[in-house]
Amino acid sequence: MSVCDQGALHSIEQAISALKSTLKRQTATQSLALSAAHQHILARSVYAQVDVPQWDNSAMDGYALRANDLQPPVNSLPLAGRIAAGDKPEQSLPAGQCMHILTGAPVPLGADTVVAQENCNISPKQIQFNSCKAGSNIRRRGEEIEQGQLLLEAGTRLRAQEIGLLASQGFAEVEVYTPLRIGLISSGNELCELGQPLKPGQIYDINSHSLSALFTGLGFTVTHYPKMPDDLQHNIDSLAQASREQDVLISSGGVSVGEEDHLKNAVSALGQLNLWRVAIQPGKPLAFGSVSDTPWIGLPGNPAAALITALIIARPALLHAQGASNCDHQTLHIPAAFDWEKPRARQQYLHARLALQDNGQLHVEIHPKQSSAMLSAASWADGLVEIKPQETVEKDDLVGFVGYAGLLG
Ligand SMILES: Nc1nc2c(c(=O)[nH]1)N[C@H]1C(S)=C(S)[C@@H](COP(=O)(O)OP(=O)(O)OC[C@H]3O[C@@H](n4cnc5c(N)ncnc54)[C@H](O)[C@@H]3O)O[C@H]1N2
Ligand code: MOO
Repeated sequence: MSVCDQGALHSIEQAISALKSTLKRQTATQSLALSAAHQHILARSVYAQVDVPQWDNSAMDGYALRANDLQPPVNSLPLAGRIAAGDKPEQSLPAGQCMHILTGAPVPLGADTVVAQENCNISPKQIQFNSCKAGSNIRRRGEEIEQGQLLLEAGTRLRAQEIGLLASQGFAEVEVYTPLRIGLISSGNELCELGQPLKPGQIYDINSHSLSALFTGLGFTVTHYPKMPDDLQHNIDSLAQASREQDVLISSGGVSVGEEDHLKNAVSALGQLNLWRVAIQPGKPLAFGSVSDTPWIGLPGNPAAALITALIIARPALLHAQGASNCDHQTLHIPAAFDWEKPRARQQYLHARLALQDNGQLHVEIHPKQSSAMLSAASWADGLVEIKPQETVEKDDLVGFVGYAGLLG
């Protein structure tokens, strides 16, 4: 039986793995200003240029001293001066004295302790210490990062924290993989562009916009193509043109079994269909293959099915093709606030939300409307509950929960 026969439903894992093989890994790289590199994937590992911190410095506003100088009954020291952040790290602490020091300022040579000013009685020339813990409140040179160490590995996605880490090393530019160009095409005679009045029988095109937001947010370069009417030749012409201009084509709609679902035939005419129909609900009719040499992913038309298959199946494969080393979503195991009594043949993805129980523990609720045609439940949700094929759930059982924050970020 061929992979595209009606009978075969592929597992989600098979679909992701086959889609990874269909998508070519990006090899092109570019040097980007750090300010433009958010969500890009590092093309080369980056090593630390400098120690962080570069010198011992104070973690508190307070007074630097030698702990040994405070031997009972001595509990105060004369004040020798003041050091602020930005001062040169070359001052020395005179014997038997203390210096006022501000957070981030270099610890003067000889000092081994900083006492926070809240623990001091302060007068202009003499500081009395109410407590002192030897060695405290000093951030040591290189304690976070040592020059030469691996800072970030090739394949890392640059989130806000990685951008900050690169900034801590003074990198103004980074080498990243050039974002894959994704061409988005919606299919269906019924679709109407936003801003136009709806004619009888028309609905607004949702998927172009939800998918564009999703893939742009993941760092890809997205281009919208005009909608494809339900006509084989039109589908062939649109796909052929888009395939010459993009690295990956993603369509929505037209992949089911209806006589107006022409996309699979159009793809077969131009290239090949690699896989059709996955054991996922919503989203069973998902298909992919290639148009000439350009990979094509055919998401189902129902808006929640398009979004969920894009997140669960297309996302990991596309991030892998983009060069990312960590592409899998994280599944948490949280007690269910619901029963799922009827086992299903397909793996379920249910719009879900975390909530606090009366005992203060988290549990996960599902929305009462899970239709693949409805997006409001996805907007209500902060993630998806994952239920394996043939599984049932009783209230308080642990169920898989995949947060939108991890999927979209
Ligand atoms: N006889 C069968 N019929 C259907 C099956 C099946 O197995 N046998 N599968 C159903 C499932 S499951 C899904 S999901 C849908 C997917 O069908 P298509 O991918 O062919 O999508 P369309 O038929 O073109 O559209 C489905 C639905 O979604 C609306 N739509 C499409 N594109 C958009 C868009 N860009 N924005 C907003 N809404 C869109 C469209 O109007 C339809 O209502 O097939 C089932 N049928
Ligand atoms: O896959 Mo469909 O999304 O179940 O309606």
